[in-house]
Amino acid sequence: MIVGVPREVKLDEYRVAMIPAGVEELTRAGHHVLIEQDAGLGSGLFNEEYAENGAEIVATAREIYERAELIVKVKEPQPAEWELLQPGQMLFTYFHFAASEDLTAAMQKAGITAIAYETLKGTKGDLPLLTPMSEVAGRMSIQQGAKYLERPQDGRGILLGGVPGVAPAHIAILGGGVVGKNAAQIAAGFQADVCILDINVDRLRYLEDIMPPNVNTLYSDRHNIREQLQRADLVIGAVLIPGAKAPKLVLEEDLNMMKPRAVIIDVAIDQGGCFETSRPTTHSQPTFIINEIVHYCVANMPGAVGRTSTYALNNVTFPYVLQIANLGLAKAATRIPGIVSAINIHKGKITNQAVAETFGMEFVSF
Ligand SMILES: NC(=O)C1=CN([C@@H]2O[C@H](COP(=O)(O)OP(=O)(O)OC[C@H]3O[C@@H](n4cnc5c(N)ncnc54)[C@H](O)[C@@H]3O)[C@@H](O)[C@H]2O)C=CC1
Ligand SMILES: CC(=O)C(=O)O
Ligand SMILES: [Mg+2]
Repeated sequence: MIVGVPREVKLDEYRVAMIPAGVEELTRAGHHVLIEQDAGLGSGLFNEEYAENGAEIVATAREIYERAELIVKVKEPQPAEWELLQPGQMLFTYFHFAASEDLTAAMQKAGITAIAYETLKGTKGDLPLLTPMSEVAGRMSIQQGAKYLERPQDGRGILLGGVPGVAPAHIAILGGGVVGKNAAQIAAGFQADVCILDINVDRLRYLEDIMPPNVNTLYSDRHNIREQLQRADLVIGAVLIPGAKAPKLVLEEDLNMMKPRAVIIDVAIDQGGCFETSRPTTHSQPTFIINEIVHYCVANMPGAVGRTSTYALNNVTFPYVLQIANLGLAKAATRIPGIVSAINIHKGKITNQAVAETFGMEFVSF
C-alpha cells in the first residue's frame, strides 16, 4: 500500500504522524511511504533520516494526497487540505468531529473514510490512541496554569505551591480520566491543594487510593462544581464523553463567583469545551479574558512539545497503521479489535453513533 504523511499545517503544530522507525517497518513489510519534505522538522526529524529508512521525500502535500491510499496525520484536516482529499482515500488522524459540523460535512463530501484516533476503543474500554496525548496535555495543563497565574501573564499572581506561611493554590480538576489524573499528579508535585471531580465513583475511588494527601476527590454535580469554582485559583477542564460534544459544566454566569484573574485551562476544548465561555485558541495567542477570568483553550496542546508528543503518539498509532496497510481496512476491521470504533465516516455516511447524534444525522454501521 502507498502510505502518505503530509506536514501538519494547523497553526503551531509541531508533531508529525510518522517517525523514521515506522517508515523502516512499513518499507520492510513491502509498503511504499511518502513523506512530505520537512514534515518532521518541528519534531527534530530530518528528511535524510526518513530517506535512509526507505521513504520517498515528496515536495508537496498535493502529491501526497494524489498518490497515497492511506494518509496518516496528527490533526484534523484544515480547510486548505479538504480539496486535496481523494474519494475512497483513508485518512487516519484526530478528527474530533463533534466540535465541528463544517469539518464533518466536508469529510462526507470528500468521500473519504475517516478513521479517528480519538474514538478507537481498547479492549478495556479505554481510548489507547488518545491516552498518550491526554497524558501530555494533562501534565502540560499545570505547567500552563502555573504560567498564566503569574501577574505579567494576567493571572492572580499566585505560586502553585505557596511558601511556608502562605497557602498554596487551590486547583479544581473537572474529570478524573487520563488528563485529570496526569494534571493532578503534576499539581500534587508542585504542592498545590488539588480536588478532582468526576461522575464515575469507581474512578474517584481509584484516584483516592493512588494520589498523595494533597489531592482530594469529589462527586461532580452542579453544587460541588460551584463550590469548587469559588475556591479555585486554577480550574482544569478534562471531561469526555467519547465522540460527543463535551458537557458544559461551567456556565457564563458561574464565572461571577470565581476569584478575579483565576485561570481556566479547558483541555476538553477539542470536543467543544466544558466551559460555556470557551472558544478554541492557538499557542501563538493562547488566552483571552471574560468576566476577569483568564481562559486558555488551545486545541492542540501536545503540538507545542512536538518531540515528546510525536514519539508518544507514534508508539500507539503505528501498530494500527501497519495492520491497516497489511490487511486493508475491511479485513483489519474484522480482525483487529478497536478499528471499527475508529471509523467515523465511510463513503459519506456517519459510522459513529455519538457523532451522528450530535448533528442529528443518520447513523450507519460500518
Ligand atoms: N486540548 C488538547 O490539546 C487535548 C485535549 N484532549 C481532550 O481532553 C479531554 C479528556 O480526555 P481524557 O482524559 O483522555 O478522557 P477520559 O475518558 O480518560 O476521561 C474523561 C473523564 O471525564 C469524566 N466525566 C464525564 N462527564 C463528566 C462530568 N459531567 N463531570 C465530571 N467528569 C465527567 C469521565 O467519567 C472520565 O473519567 C478529551 O476531550 C480529549 O480529547 C486530550 C489531549 C489533548
Ligand atoms: C488529542 C488532540 O486533540 C491532540 O493531541 O491535539
Ligand atoms: Mg486537540
